[in-house]
Amino acid sequence: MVMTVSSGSLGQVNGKPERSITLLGNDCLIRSKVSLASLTSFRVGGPADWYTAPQRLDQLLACLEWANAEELPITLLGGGSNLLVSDRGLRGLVIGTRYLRHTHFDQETGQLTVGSGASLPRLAWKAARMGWRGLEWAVGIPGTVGGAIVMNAGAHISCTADILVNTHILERSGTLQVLPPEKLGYRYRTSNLQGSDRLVTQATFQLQPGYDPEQVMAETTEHFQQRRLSQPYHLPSCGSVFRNPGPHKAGWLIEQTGLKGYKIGGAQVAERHANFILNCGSATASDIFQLIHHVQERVQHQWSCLLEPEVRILGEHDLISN
Ligand SMILES: Cc1cc2nc3c(=O)[nH]c(=O)nc-3n(C[C@H](O)[C@H](O)[C@H](O)COP(=O)(O)OP(=O)(O)OC[C@H]3O[C@@H](n4cnc5c(N)ncnc54)[C@H](O)[C@@H]3O)c2cc1C
Ligand SMILES: NC(=O)C1=CN([C@@H]2O[C@H](COP(=O)(O)OP(=O)(O)OC[C@H]3O[C@@H](n4cnc5c(N)ncnc54)[C@H](OP(=O)(O)O)[C@@H]3O)[C@@H](O)[C@H]2O)C=CC1
Ligand SMILES: C=C(O[C@H]1[C@H](O)[C@@H](CO)O[C@H](OP(=O)(O)OP(=O)(O)OC[C@H]2O[C@@H](n3ccc(=O)[nH]c3=O)[C@H](O)[C@@H]2O)[C@@H]1NC(C)=O)C(=O)O
Repeated sequence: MVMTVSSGSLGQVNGKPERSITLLGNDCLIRSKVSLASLTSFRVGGPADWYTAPQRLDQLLACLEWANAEELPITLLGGGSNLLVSDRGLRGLVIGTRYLRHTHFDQETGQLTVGSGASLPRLAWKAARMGWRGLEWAVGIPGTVGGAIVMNAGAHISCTADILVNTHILERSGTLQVLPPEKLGYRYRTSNLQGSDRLVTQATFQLQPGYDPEQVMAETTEHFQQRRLSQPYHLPSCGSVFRNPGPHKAGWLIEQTGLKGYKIGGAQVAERHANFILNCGSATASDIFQLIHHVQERVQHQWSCLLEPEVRILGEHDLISN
């Protein structure tokens, strides 16, 4: 049984008092009305009713127990680099996983074991500097290891599932399971963890140590430079908005539909890459949501092809008809 204390008002958000709860014995702070815009790469979205970012497993378990006792829905947030959060925010408890960090490179086995909050691009650079192969493709993919496992993040014909040995999954009930990739329903940019309450706490990857660090750094840097040339990194985005449908690429279809540069409010289809939507500074989540639908409609009309969003769309969004 977790004991809770309310520490009272922390200030005002949208005219409503912000509150915090500390789970005694675990030193875990749960805050109310926390803005999610600064926690996502699109830089849009309203507040979470409740937000916490535990650093340890016992704190995580205590948060889950609290959410269960309060019968709250939970949302899992890694680096927030593939999320479109509603302007109205999210109900229930948002659990940020980015402080669940630990890293161990095992020289004997070539295995890398990391907490789910570790930064994927940071690990990729570190592995390259050590002369370990296996993560050269992951530079330039923002976000955490947990997000990459759920999304099956990838680039340059490699993906997370290719190197995953196993992952630790925590159920809402508190049950912890160690699962191999075969149990995660991996396909192109998806897994059966998407949209579930199952939380990735840790992962082990198989890499190949013992290569010339200069060589691995050179290949890693080349991947990074290629991305910088073809993708816009200068403004907030979520990376590719749509999965590639095949046989055509989403970016090609959107460009051929004449939508490059098309704008709704502060959201714009990028000139450099048509499968990126940019927040030009003043976009709301609603602007981005309307633009996603506009692109889908126009591409469907011209090519009879429904583009499926890769970005995870969270919370309530209304379609404004024009
Ligand atoms: C500039 C840019 C470039 C990008 N390039 C690429 C690319 O080349 N290839 C690519 O695949 N993606 C790319 N992306 C998208 C994004 O970086 C990846 O999908 C990334 O792996 C998401 O990780 P995250 O930690 O930010 O996850 P989030 O966006 O926080 O979450 C994504 C999903 O995972 C869930 N989740 C997150 N952490 C956990 C956890 N610990 N346990 C359970 N569920 C969890 C969330 O609930 C959500 O459903 C790009 C994004 C940007 C902004
Ligand atoms: N447009 C958008 O919406 C967003 C774009 N991005 C972009 O996505 C990419 C990933 O972002 P982020 O997650 O911040 O990670 P970064 O790739 O920017 O950096 C992560 C860490 O990797 C190490 N590193 C980076 N470059 C090198 C290098 N050339 N040589 C050696 N080590 C290096 C550094 O670690 P250390 O400090 O330990 O040396 C760095 O702190 C970046 O290009 C970023 O600009 C990120 C978020 C949002
Ligand atoms: C950025 C992401 O992943 C990226 C990943 O970084 C890169 C590099 O490996 O390959 C995928 O992009 P992509 O398929 O658009 O790759 P690109 O090489 O940029 O483009 C593919 C083709 O589309 C054409 N293209 C692209 C953009 C554009 O505006 N117009 C256009 O015609 C290109 O000329 C090329 O012939 C991933 N996207 C998807 C949806 O699979 C992400 O998932 O968020």
